Amino acid sequence: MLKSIPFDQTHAFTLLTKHKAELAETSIKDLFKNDAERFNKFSINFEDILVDYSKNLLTDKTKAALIALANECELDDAIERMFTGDTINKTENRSVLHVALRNRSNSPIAVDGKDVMPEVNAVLEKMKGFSEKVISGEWKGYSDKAITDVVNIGIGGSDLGPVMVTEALKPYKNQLNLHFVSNVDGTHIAEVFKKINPETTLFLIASKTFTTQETMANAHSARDWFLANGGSAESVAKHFVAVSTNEKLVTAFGIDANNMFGFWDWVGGRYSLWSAIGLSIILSIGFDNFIELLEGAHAMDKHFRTADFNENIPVILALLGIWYNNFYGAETQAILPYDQYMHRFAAYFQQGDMESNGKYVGRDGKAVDYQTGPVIWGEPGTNGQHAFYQLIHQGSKLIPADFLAPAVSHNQIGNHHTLLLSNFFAQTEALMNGKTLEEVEAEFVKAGKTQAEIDELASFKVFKGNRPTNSILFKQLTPRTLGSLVAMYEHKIFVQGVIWNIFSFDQWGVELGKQLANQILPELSGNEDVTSHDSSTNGLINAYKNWR
Ligand SMILES: O=P(O)(O)OC[C@H]1O[C@@](O)(CO)[C@@H](O)[C@@H]1O
Repeated sequence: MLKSIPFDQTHAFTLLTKHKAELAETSIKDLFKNDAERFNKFSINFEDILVDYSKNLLTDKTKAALIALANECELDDAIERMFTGDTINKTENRSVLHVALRNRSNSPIAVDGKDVMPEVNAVLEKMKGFSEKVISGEWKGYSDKAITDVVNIGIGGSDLGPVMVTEALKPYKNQLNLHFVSNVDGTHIAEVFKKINPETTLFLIASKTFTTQETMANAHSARDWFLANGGSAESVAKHFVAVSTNEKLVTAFGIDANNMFGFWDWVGGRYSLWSAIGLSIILSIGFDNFIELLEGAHAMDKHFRTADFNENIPVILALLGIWYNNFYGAETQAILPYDQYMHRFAAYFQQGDMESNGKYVGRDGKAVDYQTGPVIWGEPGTNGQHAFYQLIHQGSKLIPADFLAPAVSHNQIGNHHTLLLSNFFAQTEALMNGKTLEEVEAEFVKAGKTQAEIDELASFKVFKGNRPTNSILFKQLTPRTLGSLVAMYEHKIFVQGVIWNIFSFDQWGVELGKQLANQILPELSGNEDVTSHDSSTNGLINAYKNWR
């Protein structure tokens, strides 16, 4: 039975609470002053990735107590249960096996006593054959022309992963133009229609359930557009394929089962980019690069499953997140990639993290009385520096932040990359060291300012510092490195869910809004006033009906 001790009643929690008080008068800056080996002690090398967690409010004692917390929550047992196909997604009675999708060792992984690897490999082979035909031009549209544009229609995990990866790996893309439609707002698909030719366009309808309102609305509109612009019912098979677990609804939509790429209930939507949901990724960067992505994730899986917690990257990142979230009151976590290709990386983990751990009910079915999942946010550097770094540096909130950067850019233009990296290195140093009043005053004096000016302005230019960050430096953003980075965060999320004693792999919280939307939808037709809701909802609906 999975551990269900509320984590704030563990012995380690008590230790950490006491230890935080001991640390109150210590700054990160002091910790560096007192230990010349701090960087080496609190950083981990993994292949071409360096994870430096030394700029944290952390001592050996903190780390030991955090690891003790993980052990008291039986993390090792939980990890093994995931990797061996236990139904850890209890409320949906499912295994959680995105690790099987990238299990490049091909060692057996059983669900209900059956090794899933043959099916996983069969889908990979099917995607390989299909993608090679499309990319080579062998696959023809109804007017016997090669495909030039691919439109992925999906939302949430059926969109965010493909978007993030195809953007991050743009240097590896081929000649195909990729488009992503997710929002039910007609604008989203209308703007894509303006760019594509029905003769040479392939639509991927990506939906685990094949019931999601937005995706089905967009899929039907795409088919209507196709039929209204030269396509025929007979040629739908040449221009529409499906990625789903639901063959019955796929064929009911009119897509040939041979043109369906399947996956399984033990693949969570927000963990599905490694599955057939990654077909748009394969069409964009080719099958071999997709395999490299899987290989990178698999390497991180092996690290996560076998490395001692003291040197285990996802475990360390997870525990640091808990340290700030539950002991320092930090409510958010910033992900700040200093790489423009990673501009959708934080957005991807908004679903990955917040849909996994944004829960207040524990595994025992009772509300927990501590903080769980953080708000995830972030933008690429250096843009964030001109948008929200004021708050990170001088705001009243603690913002734990992960800074990521490649040592080598795919685009060697002038000195841009050294400019970028100078900012990457400077920001974490500035957040840690800050700037004291004495330092500010010295600058004022050097600039010839009067004492009156110093008295008036100096305090506004003080930086308290002592703001924690992780720095994740990697050699270059390759498919393998990206795979490892994504898996690293997936496992961080898993570890935090175990310690918070919540179920990280269902998403009941997305249902109520959908339910009410379906109730309101019929009320939006006709002109009569709506009175069935509260005065605000009635007022808004009636104003809409009056204006439209
Ligand atoms: O892939 P599908 O079944 O269309 O679901 C899309 C998304 O909708 C959800 O909000 C669940 O309803 C996400 O968990 C999921 O990734």
